[in-house]
Amino acid sequence: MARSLGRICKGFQCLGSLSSIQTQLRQPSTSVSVRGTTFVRTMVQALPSLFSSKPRDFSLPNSSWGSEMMRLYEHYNSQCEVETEGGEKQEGPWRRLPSYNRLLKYATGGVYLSKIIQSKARLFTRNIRDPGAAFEYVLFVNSEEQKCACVFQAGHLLEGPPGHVHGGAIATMIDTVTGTHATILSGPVMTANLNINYRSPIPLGSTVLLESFLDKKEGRKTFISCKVTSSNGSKLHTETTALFLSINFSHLLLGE
Ligand SMILES: CCCCCCCC/C=C\CCCCCCCC(=O)SCCNC(=O)CCNC(=O)[C@H](O)C(C)(C)COP(=O)(O)OP(=O)(O)OC[C@H]1O[C@@H](n2cnc3c(N)ncnc32)[C@H](O)[C@@H]1OP(=O)(O)O
Repeated sequence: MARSLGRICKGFQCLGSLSSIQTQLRQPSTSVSVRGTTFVRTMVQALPSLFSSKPRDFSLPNSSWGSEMMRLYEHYNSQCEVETEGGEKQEGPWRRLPSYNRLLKYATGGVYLSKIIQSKARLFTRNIRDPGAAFEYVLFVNSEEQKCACVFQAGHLLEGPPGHVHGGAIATMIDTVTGTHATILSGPVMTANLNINYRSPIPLGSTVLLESFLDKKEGRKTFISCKVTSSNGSKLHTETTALFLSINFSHLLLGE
């Protein structure tokens, strides 16, 4: 127990360094777009060094991914690295995020925090072994435009109305995408409000696109909106507004 607590404290120091990076980037001399870009790049580059082990990255293609899932994955992935006219490779506008599992559960500290609260804890969206059975998704972030895109293929275990995706499963994905986006923009947050309008049902097994946008930041509040469309963008499935509040880690440990 004492050792676990020590590890948690160490982990928090690591995560604390993420907030100091963020604070540094909040200096008035840095412009908004440059600040956002640099923070995400620094965060994504810094995260692997925080991992105590190399867990599977669930956001890479697997054999269950259908053609639409692959097509959209390739669409965004090809914009993560672009070629200049001189034939040189350079960073593109989009960045693929490794799976949420790697970001939170296996981040030093995060994994111990999870274990001390509930030893059998598993990340909700990444805990089904059968590939393709439930949530298959990959997230991309565009720091310049302060938006995120998520390609989501809904497996057969997510049924709600016959042949269609459960509204709670859709809400889970919206919370995941907007929550990840808010975390990138503001550091540790919790969802305070999620307001979803369901416009048309999502067929089970289909691939949809979730796009989230920063509406505004006010003190501890980060307001994000999100829409879910069919993979070719022709059909609107849901529209959402969400509010995230920045928290201290003690809020999770002590419920305060
Ligand atoms: C976390 C570790 C991160 C580690 C980093 C590693 C990288 C991670 C990468 C990737 C992340 C992936 C992300 C996944 C996504 C999942 C996220 C979830 O599903 S979270 C679970 C569901 N949410 C809850 O269970 C919250 C329960 N609620 C609470 O705990 C509190 O109510 C909380 C924290 C939300 C607010 O409590 P207060 O005490 O801090 O704040 P008060 O004083 O109540 O409110 C502050 C202001 O906000 C407004 N406010 C509060 N709640 C509101 C609401 N529901 N609607 C509108 N305004 C609200 C208030 O009116 C007040 O506004 P005025 O300052 O007066 O202007």
